[in-house]
Amino acid sequence: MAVAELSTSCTKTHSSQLSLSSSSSSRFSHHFRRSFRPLPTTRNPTISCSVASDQVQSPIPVQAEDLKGKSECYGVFCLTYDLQAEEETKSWKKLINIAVSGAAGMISNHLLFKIASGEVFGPNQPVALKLLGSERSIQALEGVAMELEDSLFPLLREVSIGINPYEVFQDAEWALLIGAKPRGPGMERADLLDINGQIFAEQGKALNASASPNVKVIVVGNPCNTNALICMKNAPNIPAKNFHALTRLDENRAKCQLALKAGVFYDQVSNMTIWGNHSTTQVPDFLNARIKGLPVKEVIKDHKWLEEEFTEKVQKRGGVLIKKWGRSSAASTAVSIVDAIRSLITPTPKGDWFSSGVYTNGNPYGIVEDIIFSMPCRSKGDGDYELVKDVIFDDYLLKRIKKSEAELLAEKRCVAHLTGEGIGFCDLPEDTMLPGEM
Ligand SMILES: NC(=O)C1=CN([C@@H]2O[C@H](COP(=O)(O)OP(=O)(O)OC[C@H]3O[C@@H](n4cnc5c(N)ncnc54)[C@H](OP(=O)(O)O)[C@@H]3O)[C@@H](O)[C@H]2O)C=CC1
Ligand SMILES: O=C([O-])CC(=O)C(=O)O
Repeated sequence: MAVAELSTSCTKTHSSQLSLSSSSSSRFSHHFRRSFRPLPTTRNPTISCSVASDQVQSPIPVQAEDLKGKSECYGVFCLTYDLQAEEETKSWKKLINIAVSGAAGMISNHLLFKIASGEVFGPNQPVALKLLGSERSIQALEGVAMELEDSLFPLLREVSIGINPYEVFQDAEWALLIGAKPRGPGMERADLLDINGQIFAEQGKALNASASPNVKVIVVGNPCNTNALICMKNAPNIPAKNFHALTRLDENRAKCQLALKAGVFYDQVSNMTIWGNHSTTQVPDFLNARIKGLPVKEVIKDHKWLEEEFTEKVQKRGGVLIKKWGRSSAASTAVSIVDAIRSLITPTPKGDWFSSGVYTNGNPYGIVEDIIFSMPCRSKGDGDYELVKDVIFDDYLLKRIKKSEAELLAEKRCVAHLTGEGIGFCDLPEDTMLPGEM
């Protein structure tokens, strides 16, 4: 394969400056376009750069004003190899922009390489990765970008890094919001909601101002349902339907446990809904789920196990894993983000559905409006989804759903100051926990 050999390094000189040096040599004939483009660190940064190359002189100071709002490659940062198109590239679709926050974190470290490889959006879909970090993580983010370069993914056309969401989210068609502060020892959940809520309020505003108007947003950073609500409320120009909170990992965990109990491979489990919050009140729905096309309750006769052990196992799986690993699920979370995206861009298999935390307005289940609640969805593969109508409820399921609903309403009251709905007041139920907390 023909490649562009490129090495780049940035050093932050002070909080609002970034100095970049790159070396580039083209030993091979290049046939794809590749750029590594650091984004400004503030709204008005100054960037000085030097590029060691036969063609480009250094250093070249670049004024931030010149960079503002530009989405194309800029000057030496582009390091663009505009080469003869291969036959293969003729069948490629238009480049899509994918923004990822918390891009130097553990989940992203798995996810980015899946996206860049073509596993997520397909083998004909070139991608531009726009990576959001912070002053804390900018060095690590450069490391991520370097590893992406060294992976020589043909479909990866651009990588840009930055700490300003208004810049990084420019023209994003997908925003995968992963970065969030983890809950530390002794930290109240209300504090976590406030700290992370502020991050997501800011990012909502930035998406509203900069992203593609039909951007699809998947919020992963916890508490993801309420973070997604905050983000959505701060982005009034983006359709509310486009905001998702990731509950696909919970769905996958539930499928695995049902398969294990039934003694079948997990691909035999379908129609798995997670209702509610990505927390320990989430409801893995064994009433509507199917194993080999049959209702779960017909296959697994131990209904006490379903109501008690199974449900709790799924709710607390994240916590058990943290105890084993010493950190939260990263690889399986990345896989579930891939699943969540693919479920939106490929038609849902006939009769099946998938779970996602989406806006409740207009839902057919009687769930209170104006929250982000995990529900069963189907997609035609166009990035959009419809809620599934043909589901049944019993008293057990309704009671559990109500509990998760009450929890999300309490979380919503807690962040009213971040959604533009008054003063935040926290009266969270005592047992409100993330899956990772036990
Ligand atoms: N919905 C789901 O199913 C799951 C959700 N999660 C959640 O995903 C999130 C990311 O997990 P993971 O990648 O493993 O975490 P990491 O700790 O590896 O990375 C998190 C990133 O969040 C960013 N961050 C933003 N604000 C802060 C802050 N105030 N303090 C510290 N870091 C901050 C950091 O990046 P930077 O400095 O660049 O901003 C950091 O790189 C967490 O909130 C986790 O709870 C995890 C598993 C499953
Ligand atoms: O609580 C966490 O950070 C981990 C988490 O969400 C999960 O494993 O489902």
